[in-house]
Amino acid sequence: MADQANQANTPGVAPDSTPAAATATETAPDVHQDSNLVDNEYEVEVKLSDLQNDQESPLYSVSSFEQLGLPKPINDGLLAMNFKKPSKIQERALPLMLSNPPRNMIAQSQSGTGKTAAFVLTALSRVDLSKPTQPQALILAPSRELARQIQMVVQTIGQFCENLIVEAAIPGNISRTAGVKSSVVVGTPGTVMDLVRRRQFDVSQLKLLIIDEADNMLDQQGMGEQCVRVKSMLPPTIQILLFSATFPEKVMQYAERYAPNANQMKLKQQELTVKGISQMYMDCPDEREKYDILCKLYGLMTIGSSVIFVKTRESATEIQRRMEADGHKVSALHGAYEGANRDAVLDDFRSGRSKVLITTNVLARGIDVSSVSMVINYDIPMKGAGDREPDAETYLHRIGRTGRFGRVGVSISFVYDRKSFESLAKIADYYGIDLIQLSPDDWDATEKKVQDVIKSSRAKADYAPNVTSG
Ligand SMILES: Nc1ncnc2c1ncn2[C@@H]1O[C@H](COP(=O)(O)OP(=O)(O)OP(=O)(O)O)[C@@H](O)[C@H]1O
Repeated sequence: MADQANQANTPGVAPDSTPAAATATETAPDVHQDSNLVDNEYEVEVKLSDLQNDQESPLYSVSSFEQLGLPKPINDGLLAMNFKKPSKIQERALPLMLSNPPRNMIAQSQSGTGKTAAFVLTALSRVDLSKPTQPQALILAPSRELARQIQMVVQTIGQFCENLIVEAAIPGNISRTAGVKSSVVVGTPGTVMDLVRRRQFDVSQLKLLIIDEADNMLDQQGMGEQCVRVKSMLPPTIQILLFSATFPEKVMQYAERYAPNANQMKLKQQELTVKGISQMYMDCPDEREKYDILCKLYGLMTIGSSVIFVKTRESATEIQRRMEADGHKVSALHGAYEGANRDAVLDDFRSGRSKVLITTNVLARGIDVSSVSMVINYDIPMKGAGDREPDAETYLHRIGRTGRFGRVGVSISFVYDRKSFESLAKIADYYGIDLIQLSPDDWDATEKKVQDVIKSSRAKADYAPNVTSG
């Protein structure tokens, strides 16, 4: 029902508009690239400093990392990563998180704006490395991939912190006979709970509990119960830090009880979208044609790295099979794969050995691969029984896999019937964004719209008329 998408005046849819020595198999995330100059496929170089001087940008700050008074080895780690200036969340949240007596924190900041470094710097500042094998900071994340990625960030920023040991408490990583012997532990809640119950993980000296993607983690429909149980096993005085790009009101109330008396940094609904991401939608005639349109898109353009989000594991596998049969080189990752396999697929994608990743919501949050210039919502994210309502949070996290730390990127959401179209329109309305329409009947125009963004510099990052943050 392409016509529906063409009807004018629909709100939001404008007609055109392991221990510290990382194991050898682990690939470092994209954290230590030259952060000041960004290369994309077309070698357009743009200075990050322009954005960091723009008060409207979430990357804006008035101070330097030195002014934040971090210990020298940590500052040396930041220098090695070429982090020149803190982003807004880093500059504002760090002094609050590091002050004494320690206070809880609930912190919200747009995708790709450096929340990980903000909480990692806090963890590194608080651990006492004269007791390197005594767990002192616990970081929880919703997926093994995100836990591994955070582990690598701790190791990279902490590379000059003598004796630092960082372990990942994820399925299959810590044997039943070994204990957790590290200063910082990064894990998924189920595995952490098992390790504590089996007395492999001594939590008695933990000073800090950090929950990344906290709205998702505390959601009672998801891992909420596990997170409550983990907290009940920890010292009652522990400092709790909750981070996410999204905190829907319902979960926020819950978060405030989980982390009592917390300092808070919140964003308004219309500040949540990242300006550098041009949000588009593809008006498909019917569901069957979505696949051909996807292949056409890939056949036409050189895109760099991209992620295709689908609803089910089965459709991820099926699209992978068909795209491969049609001569495209793609990878797929979802929860049905066993751990080591998942690690290898993501490592290949990070290193650029594979350029197209088909996945489910398992990778919607947190994954940081700076070369991703396009995200496809092959299926619009939905939630609730019978997929009755659009999932605006997941939409935001999915598209946030591109446009990281001031880079530009494109998201294309596929719609094909009234339900998918109205769901996308509701999401656009919720965030106050105008989506740019793409048509499968005019591939020249489609190609131009996408390429104009991917090739554009940061200066043109407001190609999509997104609402700016205040
Ligand atoms: N101060 C800085 N200067 C330069 N680059 C930075 C800085 N802080 C973070 N980065 C880089 O920005 C990228 C995005 O950071 P990060 O993954 O922490 O985002 P995030 O806010 O956690 O996003 P998400 O909500 O998607 O999880 C990373 O590649 C990180 O290395």
